[in-house]
Amino acid sequence: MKEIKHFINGAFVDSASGRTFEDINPVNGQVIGRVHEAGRAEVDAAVRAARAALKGPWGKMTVAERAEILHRVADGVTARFDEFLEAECLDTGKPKSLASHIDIPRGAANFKVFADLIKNVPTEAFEMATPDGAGALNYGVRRPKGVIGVISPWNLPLLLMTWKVGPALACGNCVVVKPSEETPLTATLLGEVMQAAGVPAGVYNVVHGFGGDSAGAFLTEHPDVDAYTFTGETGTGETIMRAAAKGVRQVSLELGGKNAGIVFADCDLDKAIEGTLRSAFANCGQVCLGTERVYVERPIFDAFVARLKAGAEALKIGEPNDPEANFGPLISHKHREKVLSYYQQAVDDGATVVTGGGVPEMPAHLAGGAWVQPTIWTGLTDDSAVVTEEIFGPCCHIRPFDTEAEAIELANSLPYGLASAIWTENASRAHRVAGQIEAGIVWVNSWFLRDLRTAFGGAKQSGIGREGGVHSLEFYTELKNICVKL
Ligand SMILES: NC(=O)c1ccc[n+]([C@@H]2O[C@H](COP(=O)([O-])OP(=O)(O)OC[C@H]3O[C@@H](n4cnc5c(N)ncnc54)[C@H](O)[C@@H]3O)[C@@H](O)[C@H]2O)c1
Ligand SMILES: O=C/C=C/C=C(\O)C(=O)O
Repeated sequence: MKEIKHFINGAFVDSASGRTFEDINPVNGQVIGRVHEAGRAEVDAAVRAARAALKGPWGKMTVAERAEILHRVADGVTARFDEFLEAECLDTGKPKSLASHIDIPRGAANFKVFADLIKNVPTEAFEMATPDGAGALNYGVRRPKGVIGVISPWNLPLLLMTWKVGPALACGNCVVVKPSEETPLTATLLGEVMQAAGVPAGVYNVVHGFGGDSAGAFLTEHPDVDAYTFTGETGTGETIMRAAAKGVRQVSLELGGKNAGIVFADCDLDKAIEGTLRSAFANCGQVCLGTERVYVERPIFDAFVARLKAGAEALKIGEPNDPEANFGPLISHKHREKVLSYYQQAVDDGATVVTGGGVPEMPAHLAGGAWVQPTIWTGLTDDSAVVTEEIFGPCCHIRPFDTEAEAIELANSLPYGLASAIWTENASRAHRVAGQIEAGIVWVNSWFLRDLRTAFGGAKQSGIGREGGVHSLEFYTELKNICVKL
């Protein structure tokens, strides 16, 4: 049985309390390992180690030296690709075919992209006139923000954690990471890679545990953390923001969504079906950017529903090692209860269940897993909780629309504003509609197509701030203006 420890000040350590919790494999419900649960003592040790590393070797390194080390971290992830893949799939149950294309390569890319970026950012300068005619010169310098608390979710564990740790370290900060209690493995493995790459002790720390009244809360309440970057549910974001208010600490929040897909009759239907299938069902629907509301222009509504149904029914449910499988389990039985409660709610609200709606029959060795069927509904009213609340499962509701204005209004009707996907071959319409969608990210004729230099984040209740490219620098550095009177 694996024992999963904290990584503090360059060493793997137990919890002083001896408290542990189980890491469960969602494929079969079996225990993968025992995870040490951090108390305030371990969180405090991690924060102190981070502060010391900031004042010590990491803070004194040149940008070029830091960037070189981060490249070695990326290479270290790639060199141990199979171990990261195994660990990520054990924790999440997701198909290896998916994690080997998305999670693990992005885990490496998140270090490379920001290591390169940091070497190439210009600083701003303003010359100004002064009454004595001599003038003055203003210029900006960026300094690390300090010790960053990183709190990450379970759906894309390595990808989402490194998406924050990569730029934070590139900018010269030190981090204390609190990965999701559901997925402790890859953050821990990354500690070994950091060490081998020459990242000084204390720069990257990992504390394990839960959210409220556990490692998550202890980290957000710790007075010596300078800023928090969080990805997770909107409600948790509110709690973290409240904790960060004490001491006026900055937050970057990437939160939930209830994303709309808008499919116009002039779309390329093959592409729209393929993209909507991915956006609704990839990672068993557990992607913050996923589409749970699909609005389809009436002339193609029936054809679209029939083809999406066929696509959903052709998904191959299976365990990570099954090379044919492209659909895994949900993260846990607890999450399955939540998803199934919405499946029941849909029926209670009078939905037509186009496909799915329950739990699939699985072979005996997988019967203990958190499996659920990909599900499509039609016929719900716009105020059904199934249509307004984030389910975070493999499901979507499809509703017809008649005009462009109606589609935009429907897409914008909720308090969330993370992402949207528009399907049309009419270029003017694509730009016109995309410009009016209230979301941080709009894809046209694609979904989850990511250029890491672009701004990433949510509008409305889907988040605060943007990360990605130079936008990450805004959060992970303090911009100081120096004014020199000539
Ligand atoms: N916008 C984005 O980029 C993005 C990306 C991925 C996931 N998400 C969202 O994440 C959610 C799914 O992830 P989840 O269920 O792990 O989210 P969650 O909010 O339950 O947990 C996320 C992390 O926060 C910690 N946490 C929980 N309560 C806490 C507290 N009181 N104080 C400090 N930390 C606390 C958890 O332990 C975990 O590490 C969905 O809502 C999804 O939309 C958003
Ligand atoms: O589940 C949410 C996916 C988020 C993706 C990213 O943060 C990214 O691609 O950088």
